[in-house]
Amino acid sequence: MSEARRAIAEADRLVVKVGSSALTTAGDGLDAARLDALVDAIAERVSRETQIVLVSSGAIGAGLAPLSLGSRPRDLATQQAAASVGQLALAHAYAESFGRYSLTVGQVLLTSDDVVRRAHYRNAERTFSRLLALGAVPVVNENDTVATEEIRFGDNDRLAALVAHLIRADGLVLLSDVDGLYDGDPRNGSTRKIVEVSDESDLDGLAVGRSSSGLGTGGMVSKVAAARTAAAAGIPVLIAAAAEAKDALGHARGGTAFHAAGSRLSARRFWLGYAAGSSGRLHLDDGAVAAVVSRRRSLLAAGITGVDGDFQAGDVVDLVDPAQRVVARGVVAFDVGELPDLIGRSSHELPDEQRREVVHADDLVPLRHG
Ligand SMILES: Nc1ncnc2c1ncn2[C@@H]1O[C@H](COP(=O)(O)OP(=O)(O)O)[C@@H](O)[C@H]1O
Ligand SMILES: N[C@@H](CCC(=O)OP(=O)(O)O)C(=O)O
Repeated sequence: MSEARRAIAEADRLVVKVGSSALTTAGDGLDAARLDALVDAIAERVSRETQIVLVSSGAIGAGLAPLSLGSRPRDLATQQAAASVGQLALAHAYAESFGRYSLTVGQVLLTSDDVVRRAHYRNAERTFSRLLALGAVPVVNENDTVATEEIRFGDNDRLAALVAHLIRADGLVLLSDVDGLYDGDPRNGSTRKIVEVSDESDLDGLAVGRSSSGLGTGGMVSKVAAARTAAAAGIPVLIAAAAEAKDALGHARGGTAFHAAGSRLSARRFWLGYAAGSSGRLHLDDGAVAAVVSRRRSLLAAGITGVDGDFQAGDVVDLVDPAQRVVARGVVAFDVGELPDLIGRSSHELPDEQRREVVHADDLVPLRHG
């Protein structure tokens, strides 16, 4: 058994995410039997003293049938109406189902602001800790009814990865209608399942696509992105079929395991690299990329070739290489309006008051390419 699987099998704290396609069908809405089977697997794990936070999609899917909507609506207002009806059904179904085991659920509906803004992030962390300490199972979803297009997470895979770090989980399990990551979309004939992803090179050349059910949002693309985020932050991930939740949660069997890369990032560095919204971009030359990414140095004005966005000193910005890839993120020390006069110039050419790093090494998180 790989180290990642062992960590998940023995975890004290897990985030389990289940997708719409595993819980709902377009015609009939919520599938109570499948929800019960998932809860059975979670309850079994809780009985082994594992604390579990469940991130559940399915509000929109569960709201379709009661509103006589045939398929997943495309416009945001109807999606929100469906989510409003469906979330209630979903929460009720979980309360009933966990009630069979005398387990209490608590509903946590998050907007992106709750994790993107650092003060809110800490607040959410306190809520989860208290719920878990009281023995409840937090059931999380995006607060779809109030989220607008601009501020939506859009997919719960990313939300689950952020929550996993937020609560300092030992592992993340993403349950879907497919039993893992394949080297191509399994709908397109012969494809091979990837059993272990121990580093980024295991993902080279894979064709990862969108949802097949018409109910899911991000498809395998968002699951792989979320798995990479969690793994980069030191959290192992298992992508598996909801139908095999018992094996996945009980023994970390089946599916695709993503190994944790390195040690766990601090809350601040994780927030900076993966959770915070970006207010702009700094374009770096090759020398600056090497200094910042490989040598972990501060970013100086001399290595910046261009700037875009609308940011102020203290905001988070993306650092971009000449091929337009985001190679790092960091807190910028100047307002956007100050930078055009400084960039490309070395420190000794600058007036004293501007002779400081544009992004200090302590405020900078290098990212892996993908
Ligand atoms: N390389 C791949 N490996 C596995 N599944 C893939 C791949 N590419 C696309 N998919 C599709 O992604 C779907 C899962 O995504 P989605 O429907 O969004 O699930 P969920 O609702 O659980 O989030 C699968 O049903 C599958 O058809
Ligand atoms: N918040 C939405 C789910 C969004 C989402 O990510 O869906 P999925 O791809 O099925 O995990 C809902 O509850 O319908």
